[in-house]
Amino acid sequence: MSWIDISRPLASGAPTWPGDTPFQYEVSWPKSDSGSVNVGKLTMSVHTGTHADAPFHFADDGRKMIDLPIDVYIGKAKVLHVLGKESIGAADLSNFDLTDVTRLLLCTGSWKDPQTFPTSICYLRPDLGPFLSQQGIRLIGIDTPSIDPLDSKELPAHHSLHAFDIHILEGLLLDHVRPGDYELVALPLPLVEADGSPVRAVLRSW
Ligand SMILES: N[C@@H](CC(=O)c1ccccc1NC=O)C(=O)O
Ligand SMILES: [Zn+2]
Ligand SMILES: [Zn+2]
Repeated sequence: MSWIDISRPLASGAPTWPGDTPFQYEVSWPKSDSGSVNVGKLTMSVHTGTHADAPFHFADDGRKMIDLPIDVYIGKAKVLHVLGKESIGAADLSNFDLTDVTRLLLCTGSWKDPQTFPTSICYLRPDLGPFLSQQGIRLIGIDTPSIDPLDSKELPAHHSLHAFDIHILEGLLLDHVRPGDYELVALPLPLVEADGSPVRAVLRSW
């Protein structure tokens, strides 16, 4: 199989933002009761695991998940490894050739233990909005639960990218992916009211 899964598994105990809704799947209507089928029920935060943010997450008048274009989440993407940094800004990416890159996935390696929510992560600096937009980038993906510091209330990176209409994927798994060019598929669900959505994110060599 040529597709590489870069999605975090969703199961009981999946790491969530402190205080946020725990992930739960249950068979709410078992075959023994319905007579024909098991029927499951999901309870989760849309910011658990590998997910897309909608602007409504950080702006009350922002677009919801269903309002976002789907073409952004499918197509050629470049994976970069930018390891060992406290944060990543324009200066950290200036040595990479981003010609013709519209989707950029950053492996920071800073979410060390996939079983637990991290206490500190590599975050993005807000000068990336104008810089990435200048390069023609429409989607940024990262292997951490947020592109901003975990204790940030202002969410400067979210707002900066949003100002340049750059879409956000978070919680990717990229440790097992070599840097290079890939085809990405990471479609959000058509959630009409939601501020985000889980995605199944996969890559194959370009
Ligand atoms: N900005 C993060 C999520 C986030 O900040 C968050 C998610 C769930 C519950 C609380 C959150 N932030 C609290 O300050 C994200 O984009 O996924
Ligand atoms: Zn999110
Ligand atoms: Zn986010």
